[in-house]
Amino acid sequence: MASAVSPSRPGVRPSDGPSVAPRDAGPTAPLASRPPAPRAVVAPCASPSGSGPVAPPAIELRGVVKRFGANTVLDGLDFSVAKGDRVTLIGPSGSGKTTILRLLMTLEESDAGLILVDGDPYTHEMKGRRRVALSERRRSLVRKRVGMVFQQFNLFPNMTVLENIVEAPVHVLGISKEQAVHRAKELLDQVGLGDKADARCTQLSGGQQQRVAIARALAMDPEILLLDEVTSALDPELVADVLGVLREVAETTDITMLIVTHEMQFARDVSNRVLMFDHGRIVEEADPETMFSAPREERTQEFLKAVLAG
Ligand SMILES: Nc1ncnc2c1ncn2[C@@H]1O[C@H](COP(=O)(O)OP(=O)(O)OP(=O)(O)O)[C@@H](O)[C@H]1O
Repeated sequence: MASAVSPSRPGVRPSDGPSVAPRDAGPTAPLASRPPAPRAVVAPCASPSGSGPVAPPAIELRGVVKRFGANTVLDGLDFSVAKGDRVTLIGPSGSGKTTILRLLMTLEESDAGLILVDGDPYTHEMKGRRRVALSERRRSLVRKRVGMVFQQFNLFPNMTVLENIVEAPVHVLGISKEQAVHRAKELLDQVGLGDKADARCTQLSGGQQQRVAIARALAMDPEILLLDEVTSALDPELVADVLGVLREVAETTDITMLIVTHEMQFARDVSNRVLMFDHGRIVEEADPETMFSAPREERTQEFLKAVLAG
């Protein structure tokens, strides 16, 4: 499996064998040690002969700068996520994790640097030494490859569950209504809501609404799925169902996932890489076993201790 991060930031590779109980329980002892999440894909690397072109990462940030007024949140951030990888961003509040997802959702615009998806420019490209914004048409073509699930579901309250799911495939991807409905019903079964197709979203619990939002994102057949604190708005008893659905998606598809979560057990179960952020910088990166059982950096140790104590 290729590293989730650029070659200039080599990290510890995930263990392929069964996970073992950590010798040093460290700050993360409450997290159960489970085998690494099964991987459905072969990392795209060099051709079998070793001489062919190397496939580009699913996501690449090159020197990305993001400021809010005088507050520079990201100051030349570089990292990449290989195809099929599941990468979780952890770190204290305000460290810039959501800003990264919002840039990838095109809800925010970077001030400098480039974002590439599958090697293609995402919002800007370089023309000589000038950074030029892509046309709306070119943006929307690349943008379709990226799906997202938000903390606040963002469903259309006046539509039924089924209508919420088929809307974008029909109007954005242009697939037939019949096909979209068929796929939506499959996805509703998958997220355990096969009997809710005709319900209004407002009649559902928060956990059910979030599962509809997951089905809606999957209906767009994304190559990349961004998950932004998807359980933060849920009552504790509803969290497990939503995480269970996402675990299944991780186990049964090869979708690249970039996850921001405060659910450390979920991060441990689903990710194959974890990046610890502080002040918009990656302070540590590792496979989940290492990150949660034996983090190297003092900043990570402090953060995990505080999170797990809370
Ligand atoms: N729209 C905005 N306007 C002004 N400042 C913003 C805006 N969005 C984010 N920020 C600032 O950017 C910084 C990073 O915020 P961000 O939400 O990315 O952090 P985070 O690591 O995701 O935090 P949390 O875990 O609390 O969600 C913070 O200082 C925040 O106040």
